[in-house]
Amino acid sequence: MARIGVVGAGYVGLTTAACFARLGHTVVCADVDEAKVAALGRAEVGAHEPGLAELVGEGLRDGRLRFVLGNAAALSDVDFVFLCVPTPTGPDGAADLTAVHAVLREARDAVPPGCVLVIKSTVPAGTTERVAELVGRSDVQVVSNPEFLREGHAVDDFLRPQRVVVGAEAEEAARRVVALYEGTGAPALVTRSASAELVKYASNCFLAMKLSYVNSLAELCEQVGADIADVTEGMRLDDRIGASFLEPGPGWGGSCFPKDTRALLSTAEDAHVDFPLLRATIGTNGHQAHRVVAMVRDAVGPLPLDGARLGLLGLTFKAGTDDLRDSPALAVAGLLAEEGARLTGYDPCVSADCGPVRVLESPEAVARDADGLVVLTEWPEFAELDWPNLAALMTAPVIVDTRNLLPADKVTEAGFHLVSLGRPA
Ligand SMILES: NC(=O)c1ccc[n+]([C@@H]2O[C@H](COP(=O)([O-])OP(=O)(O)OC[C@H]3O[C@@H](n4cnc5c(N)ncnc54)[C@H](O)[C@@H]3O)[C@@H](O)[C@H]2O)c1
Ligand SMILES: O=c1ccn([C@@H]2O[C@H](COP(=O)(O)OP(=O)(O)O[C@H]3O[C@H](CO)[C@@H](O)[C@H](O)[C@H]3O)[C@@H](O)[C@H]2O)c(=O)[nH]1
Repeated sequence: MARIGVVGAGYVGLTTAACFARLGHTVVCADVDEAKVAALGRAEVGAHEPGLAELVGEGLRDGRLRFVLGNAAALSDVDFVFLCVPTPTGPDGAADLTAVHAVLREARDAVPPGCVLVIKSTVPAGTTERVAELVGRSDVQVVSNPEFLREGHAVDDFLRPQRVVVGAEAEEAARRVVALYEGTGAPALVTRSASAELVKYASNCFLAMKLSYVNSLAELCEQVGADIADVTEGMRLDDRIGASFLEPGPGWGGSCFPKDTRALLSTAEDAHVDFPLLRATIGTNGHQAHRVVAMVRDAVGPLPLDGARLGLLGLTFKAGTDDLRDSPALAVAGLLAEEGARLTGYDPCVSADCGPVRVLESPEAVARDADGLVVLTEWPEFAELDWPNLAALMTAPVIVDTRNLLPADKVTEAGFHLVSLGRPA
């Protein structure tokens, strides 16, 4: 079993640390956020991730996992260091590698001979090879090992991944990293580091492209009398297309797709490769929030949006997470507020007000005296609401379902005017 340092205790770093401890390794997880490190030492996990708090508690009790403030302890007396720090969008759209570079500068003088530095943060093709030169130690290898976990499924995705991808110029170092995942049973792919880095962007951008395609199809369905649910069901039956990532919505969001699509486009531009498909993928997504606002405007009309009281159901970027980063729900809220709408919202994982949205404690509180409701996140509980009761609380029972989640028959029976995406009027 190996000694592993993990730098960054966010969604990826904390999952990596807790899961490697579960797989039997000894892990030191470092972060610069003092409050976070203190809470993790008490097994208090801020993020809403099924199973993660339990694994952290187990690792702490067994002595295989500890949390430290500052990176020094994660960089000494370890065989591997996993870099799991943020790579946000920089001012020009490219990934901002400031945190990665900062950790590598610390690591350069601190890690023991034979240590493997593993870049798990999402970084542009070519980064690993370039930073290996920056580290400049012949006794230390730098390897790319992108992470594919989904928020809300982080533990499961880490312990049972569909693939482990490791990219390195030195194959022996790559094989050592692959061996760390032995307990997962996942197939491993070893490539050059630039290829591994690109697998990550290629996968996220492909999924985003699929979603933009479906969102445009939904818009087309509304114009030609087709139903997007039937169209995607027909598509799903074709193995070559695949069954997932075909649900239309208010646009794709979260901490990864928006920044990774922009970063890949920036990489392509730097490499003088025209990538119109990716530009269109991003552009189509930018259009979705405006499209939702137009649907809301039509649904509540003749009442103007200026002054309308609207209740938003769902604020996170998808169900199953408390993450609000780049949430399409908040993009829609921002545009509605610009038009003068007064917004309340309910989300099972959000309790603090978000920008223009006053967050209330229940769907009923949001429906009370509302001129319309908008479903923005596909929390399953929204499909089970007491529709007659909600209708009675509102000034007019109008609902726009941007996730096509609601049982149309029950909702309309309760007297609602229901508008869904991609459904004939
Ligand atoms: N969130 C996901 O679902 C996901 C999935 C796959 C890959 N990724 C990639 O993984 C990376 C991390 O993403 P995340 O969502 O876990 O980020 P996050 O914001 O949840 O966590 C990052 C953590 O790193 C810490 N940190 C920042 N600078 C540091 C430094 N210099 N030293 C030590 N700690 C530092 C922060 O305090 C924070 O706790 C990104 O490149 C992201 O694209 C994320
Ligand atoms: O049929 C679908 C599926 C997803 N979405 C939306 O697409 C976005 C992204 O969803 P998802 O991929 O589940 O979220 P993430 O947790 O951000 O995971 C993605 O981004 C991670 C960070 O890079 C990767 O590791 C994962 O493999 C990749 O799925 C969200 O806004 C979803 O609501 C839809 O609108 N319709």
